[in-house]
Amino acid sequence: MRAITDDVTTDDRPAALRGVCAGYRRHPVLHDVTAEFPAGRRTAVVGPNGSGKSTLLGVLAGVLPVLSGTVRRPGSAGPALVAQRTSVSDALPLTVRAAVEMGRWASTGPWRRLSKRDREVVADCLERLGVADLADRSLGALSGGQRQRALVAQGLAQRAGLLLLDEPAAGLDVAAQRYITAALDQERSCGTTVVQVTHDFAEAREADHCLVLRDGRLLAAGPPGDVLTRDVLSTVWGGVPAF
Ligand SMILES: Nc1ncnc2c1ncn2[C@@H]1O[C@H](COP(=O)(O)OP(=O)(O)OP(=O)(O)O)[C@@H](O)[C@H]1O
Repeated sequence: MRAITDDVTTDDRPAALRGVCAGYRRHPVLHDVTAEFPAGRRTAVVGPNGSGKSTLLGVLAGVLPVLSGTVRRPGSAGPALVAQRTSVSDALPLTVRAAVEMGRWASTGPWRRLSKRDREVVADCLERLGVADLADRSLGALSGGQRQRALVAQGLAQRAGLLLLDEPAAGLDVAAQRYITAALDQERSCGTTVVQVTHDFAEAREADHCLVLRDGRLLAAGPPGDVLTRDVLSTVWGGVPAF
């Protein structure tokens, strides 16, 4: 897949999509999506399976080209994208430390020798996600939850102004979820714009801003308390139990 260059603007305004249509070969997924991602805040993207959440994240990350519309990203550095752990092969011959060090490539360039500062950033990210003691283990040999924490550590190591995460806490135990929530809160308090896809309404309610997707269209956007109403939940998910 090619990175988008021609239809992207980067400046200091919040990340945004304007009239974006995007998808895969002969399979349009996002239809005329216009949305903003408030700077220095956490945005939750929710919606049923197949509604286009990961596609939206891919467009924002620049790994998926738009068919029409524009993407605006803040700053000149690229965003950090933390994919779902299932998208990483078990056979990848990488230690946890090497995987997190790759996060520094965004600023050093690939295969460059890491500076002392880079190594400090890597050590800090391993520590914050509670995977420092796993640093010399192979990424493919970790449990799903351990691997997910390592991938989030890799995302943090990029020190990007825009951090995108696809279901970072899905299927994790409470301790692993807390590591991730604490790390994301810390990022937000440092001014990072965080965008996370989630199926967890409680997690979405903790965000500052929420987007609801249905069938590739933006159905609602705003503060989670205003957006995740009973009406929206029953329209989108066909009536979910009270929570
Ligand atoms: N690589 C791909 N090639 C072709 N179609 C794809 C590809 N990835 C996703 N799709 C299709 O795009 C649509 C939206 O998928 P997407 O993964 O964005 O949804 P999602 O909301 O993230 O779903 P989920 O909650 O199940 O993760 C689906 O119909 C899916 O089958």
